[in-house]
Amino acid sequence: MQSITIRRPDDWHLHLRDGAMLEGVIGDTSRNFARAIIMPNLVPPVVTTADAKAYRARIMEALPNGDRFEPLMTLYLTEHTSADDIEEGKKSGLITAVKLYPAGATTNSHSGVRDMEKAMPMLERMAKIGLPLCVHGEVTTPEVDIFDREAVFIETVLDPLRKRLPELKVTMEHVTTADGIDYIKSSKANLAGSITTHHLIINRNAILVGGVRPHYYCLPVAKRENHRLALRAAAVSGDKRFFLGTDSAPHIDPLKECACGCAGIYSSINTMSCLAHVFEQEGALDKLEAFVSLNGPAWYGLSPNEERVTLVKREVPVAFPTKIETGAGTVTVFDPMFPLHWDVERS
Ligand SMILES: NC(=O)N[C@@H](CC(=O)O)C(=O)O
Ligand SMILES: [Zn+2]
Ligand SMILES: [Zn+2]
Repeated sequence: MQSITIRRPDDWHLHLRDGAMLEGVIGDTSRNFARAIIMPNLVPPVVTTADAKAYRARIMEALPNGDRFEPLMTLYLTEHTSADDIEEGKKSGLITAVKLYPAGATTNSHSGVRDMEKAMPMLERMAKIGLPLCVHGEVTTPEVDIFDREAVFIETVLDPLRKRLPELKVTMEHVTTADGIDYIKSSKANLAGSITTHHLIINRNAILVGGVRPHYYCLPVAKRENHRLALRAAAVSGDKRFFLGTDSAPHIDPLKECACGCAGIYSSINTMSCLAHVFEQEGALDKLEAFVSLNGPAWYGLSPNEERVTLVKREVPVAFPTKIETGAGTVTVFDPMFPLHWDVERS
């Protein structure tokens, strides 16, 4: 039987939500990952260090008994965020990164930044104290086509920002285009990118061919096949600037299956099986550990996990549920559209 043992992975971009949803999904992450960067786009968002502290406590409370998991907290950047509070958060060890949502770009982003100029004092402080900025890299300009919003963001927002503040460490989250990959590769320092599991597997056909499939809709939206191939090449390359951020983003089915469905794909439960499949397809199983367990901690200045996990390839496909039941409602699980033979061995 084929198997591979790697350091325990981390997830560098995760939505856990709150309350009953948090309780319903956290076990899928804590079973598979040692740490995760927790997105702050709650309603209301996690804006202050005090908010993050309270949210962290709720996460720890919801953790299944016996699971060891470390939530790495982020702050949601607003135009009114206090630079002193950001610095306090970093000094206390609570805050791992600050998250920039251009206002209106994605789920719960209306309190985000409209005018980058207003965020400059906070960004300057972050550059000074070495705190990374995580970005949802899409413009929200109505004239810009949704498939071009990442490329236009790089050109009109990210590159000017990095030229103005080269010392700021920036994580381009959920990169979905060849443009994003090329931009990261062209940088000499202080830029890295996370890639989701689903963007390595689907292109935009999954959403639109043969009928609208809301469970493949997320933001940034999946692009053309050439972009998916560029993401795959980057993920399996071993290049230290690329690492996993699942962007697992649960929404209950009624909020996905309706006239104006929410963006987000839930993949925490089967991500590792999907990724082993992708890396095997690419003949790069030996690079899986770099992508899921080494490059992320190196970028965030943390040690890789000491614990190991073994993935085994089973004869019979592993049965994952198509939906999970949470106290908040039913959530559909990401369907990679191929059988999953790789399984995480449970000790
Ligand atoms: N990725 C998504 O499609 N949705 C995320 C927000 C985000 O990461 O942009 C969510 O919070 O639901
Ligand atoms: Zn996002
Ligand atoms: Zn996200």
